[in-house]
Parts: sequence; structure tokens; C-alpha cells
Amino acid sequence: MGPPGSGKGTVSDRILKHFGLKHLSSGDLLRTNMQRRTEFGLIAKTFIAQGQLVPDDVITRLILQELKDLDQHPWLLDGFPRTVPQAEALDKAYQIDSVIDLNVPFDTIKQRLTARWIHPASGRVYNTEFSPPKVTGIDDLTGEPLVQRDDDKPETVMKRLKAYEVLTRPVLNYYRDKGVLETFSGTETNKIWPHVYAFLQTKLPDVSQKEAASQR
Ligand SMILES: Nc1nc2c(ncn2[C@@H]2O[C@H](COP(=O)(O)OP(=O)(O)O)[C@@H](O)[C@H]2O)c(=O)[nH]1
Ligand SMILES: Nc1ncnc2c1ncn2[C@@H]1O[C@H](COP(=O)(O)OP(=O)(O)O)[C@@H](O)[C@H]1O
Repeated sequence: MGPPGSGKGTVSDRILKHFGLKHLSSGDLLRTNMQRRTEFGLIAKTFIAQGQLVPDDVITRLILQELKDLDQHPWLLDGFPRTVPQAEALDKAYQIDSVIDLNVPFDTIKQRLTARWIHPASGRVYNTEFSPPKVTGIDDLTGEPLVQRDDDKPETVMKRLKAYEVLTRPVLNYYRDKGVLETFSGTETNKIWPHVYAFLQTKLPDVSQKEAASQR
């Protein structure tokens, strides 16, 4: 969990690399559905463009449907749940072991999101300052063009941060009360990551070949 732009996708990538979990990102899933113009995608589009959350029943159905396929593997959810009703629906279906909360100040986030570029087909994320592609505007692996997300416009970012305050912050209390919330605060992913890594090492074996936990 964490506000938009707090580094959920970036930290998720590192977690996958080290701990071999299956990853499900609600944002990536919604963007794939929008590109394919599925029923879910068409509903989601108007909400996302306005910086609003997609209705609980829509996103919950989508996520639970996907999780069925991952049933046999340990998984990492990124961007879901974002409201208390979503958290309650998830609890009915699965037991959540740990919730990682990235607590990054809003001022830091606003700067980051104007510099975010993505490769839509894979969900790969770049940042012109923090993690630039090898060639400006081009995905490292496919050579395809990068795009900026429509909802990363400054006015839409403000709406998303507001939605986070109102609807998502209560989810932190929900998990704190259950005793599974771990909060990591800071302004730089590279400083937050070693703490997340150390925490997860107490729960899961590191299956990566690499020794340096600080490397991407
Ligand atoms: N400047 C800076 N950018 C970062 C840092 N960590 C992540 N980013 C970038 O900030 C943007 C948001 O990160 P992302 O992982 O997509 O956040 P999410 O929206 O929570 O999934 C992306 O462009 C990242 O590359 C950091 O420590 N410093
Ligand atoms: N769990 C969710 N509930 C409702 N809407 C969601 C959820 N996850 C993603 N969305 C929608 O997709 C948009 C993009 O989500 P995401 O890619 O996770 O971006 P970010 O973390 O940068 O806000 C959100 O602004 C919201 O409209």
C-alpha cells in the first residue's frame, strides 16, 4: 500500500526479484483491460481519467478472479485493496500475512509523477530523474516508445491524493488493528528498500542469485 507514486510498483519489482512472489498490480490490470476495451476496462476508464477510484465491486471482482489463477503460489498485491470494503472482501476470500505501507510525503510524490514514463504493454516504469531508460523515450527491452500516463497530469494527481486521504488511509487503520501493518517512511526508494528487504527476509527466503539487496 501507499499513495499514488509512493513507489509501490518499484518496490514490488524488487520484492519479486528477491522473493519470487507472483505479482498482481491493480493499476496494470486495469490499464490492460482498458487497452483491450473489455467490459471492465470501459467502466474503469472514466473513473481513472478523473482521478477517482474505480467502484469497489468492479475492482474486487477483477482482482478476485485473477487471484484464483495464482492460488497455489504466494502472491503480492500492489494497489489493492484501496478502500475498507475492498479489504473486507479480500479478507473473506484469503488470509493476508503482511501489509507493507510506503509512507512517502505528498510533496515528493507530486514531483515524481510528472517525471514518470511507462511502457504500456509490459507495465515497466521509468522516471526521467530516478530510473531513466537507456534511450530517452524508448523502452529498454522492446525498443517501443514510452508514454506518460494521462492520470499523471498535476490536477489529476491532486485528485488521486485526495481520494487516497479519504478512502485509502482508513485501510491502514484496518490492517493496523489486525496487527499485520508494517509502515516504511521516507522520501527515497533506495533508502526505504533495505528496510522492506530486511522485514521480508524474516518471512520468506531470498531466492535471487544476487547478493546485494540494495541493487535493483
Ligand atoms: N526521484 C525518485 N523517483 C522515484 C523513486 N522511487 C520511485 N520513483 C519513480 O517515481 C514514480 C512512481 O513510482 P511507482 O513505483 O510507479 O509508484 P506507484 O504509483 O506507487 O506504483 C516512477 O516514475 C518511479 O520510477 C525515488 O526514490 N526517487
Ligand atoms: N484497488 C483499487 N480500487 C479502485 N481503483 C483502483 C484500484 N487500483 C487502481 N485503481 C484505479 O487505477 C488508477 C491507477 O492505479 P495505479 O496504477 O495503482 O496508480 P497509482 O498507485 O500511481 O495511483 C487509480 O488512480 C484508480 O483510479
